[in-house]
Amino acid sequence: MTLSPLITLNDGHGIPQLGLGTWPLDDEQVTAAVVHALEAGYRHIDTAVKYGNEEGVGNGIRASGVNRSKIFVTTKLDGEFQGQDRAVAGLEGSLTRLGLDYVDLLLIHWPLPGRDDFVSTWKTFERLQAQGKVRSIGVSNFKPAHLERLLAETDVVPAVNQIQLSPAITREAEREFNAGHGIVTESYSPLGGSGASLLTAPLLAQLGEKYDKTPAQLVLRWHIEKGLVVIPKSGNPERMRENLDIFDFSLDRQDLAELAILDEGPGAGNDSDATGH
Ligand SMILES: NC(=O)C1=CN([C@@H]2O[C@H](COP(=O)(O)OP(=O)(O)OC[C@H]3O[C@@H](n4cnc5c(N)ncnc54)[C@H](OP(=O)(O)O)[C@@H]3O)[C@@H](O)[C@H]2O)C=CC1
Ligand SMILES: O=C1CO[C@H](CO)[C@@H](O)[C@@H]1O
Repeated sequence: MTLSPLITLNDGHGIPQLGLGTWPLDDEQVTAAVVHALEAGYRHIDTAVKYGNEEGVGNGIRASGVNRSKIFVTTKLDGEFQGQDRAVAGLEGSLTRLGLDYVDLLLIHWPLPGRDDFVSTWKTFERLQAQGKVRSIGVSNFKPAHLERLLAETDVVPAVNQIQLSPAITREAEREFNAGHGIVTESYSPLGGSGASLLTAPLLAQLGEKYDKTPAQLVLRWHIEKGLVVIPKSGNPERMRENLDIFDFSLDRQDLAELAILDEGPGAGNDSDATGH
C-alpha cells in the first residue's frame, strides 16, 4: 500500500504531503469516500465547518478501522465563528460533529479582512493549541499582507497557509513569502478544481506518454516537486488510488520548466480581499 511522505511543520508535527479533499461531498458521500481513501493508504483528510460534512468524515474514520492517531484531520473555522469567543465555540462544534477530541490542524478558512476579526481569532487559536484541542494551527486564503499582520501582532507563526494553487494558478510570490516565514503552503483545487480544463491540456497528454502517468498524476507530481502539501478531491475510489500513485517517479527539470506554459499569470484565481465566507 502506498503511503504519502510527511512534511515537517514549524511546530514539529508531520503532515502527509498528499491528503483527500472532501468538498462538495455530503455526509453520506464523504463517509464512503473516507473509508475508501483510508483503505487505499490516505492518512490525511481535509474538511471544514462550511462543507457540512464533518459528521460524515468522523463516521468514515471510525468505520475504516484505521487508528485515529494515524490520521491527520484538518478542519476550517468559518467566518461566522471568527472572533475571540466565537472561535472557541466553533472548534467545540467541529470536535462534536467529528466525534474527535482533537484535530490535527485548524485553519481560519478566509481572512475576511473587512471584518477585521482574524487577529483576535488567531489569539484564540493559540490558546486552543496550548490546551491540546488542536495540534497545529494555520490559515487559508491569506495573502502576504494578512500574514504580515499576524506575524506582527501575535506569537505563533501559522504552520500552514492553504491557498488555491495549481500549474495554472502558481502564486509564486505567495509561496515565496510563506516559505520565507517557515509556513508550509498547501494547494487547494490542485487539479484546477471541478469543471476546470487544466487536465485536458495537450502537454499533459504528451508527457503522460513519456512517464506512463495520467494528466492528474503529472499535475499532482508538480505540486510534490515544489514541496507543496496537496489535497485533491475525488469521490471515486479508482481516481483516489490514481491520485496517490505518484511517489514512484519524478519529473525531469526540463519537463517541470515546460509545464510553466500552463500558468495563467498573476491575476488568475480568486482574490481573498474580495471574497470569502
Ligand atoms: N480553503 C479553501 O477555501 C478551499 C479548500 N478546498 C479544499 O481543496 C480540495 C480540493 O479542491 P477542489 O476544488 O475540490 O478541486 P480539485 O482540483 O481537487 O478537483 C476536484 C475535481 O477533479 C476531479 N478529479 C479528481 N481526481 C481526478 C483524476 N485523477 N482525474 C480526473 N479528474 C479527477 C474530481 O472528480 P471526482 O470526484 O468525480 O473524481 C473533481 O471534479 C476540496 O475538496 C477542499 O477540501 C477547495 C476549495 C477552496
Ligand atoms: O473551501 C471551499 C470549497 O469551495 C467553495 C466554493 O468555491 C469555497 O467557498 C470554499 O472556500
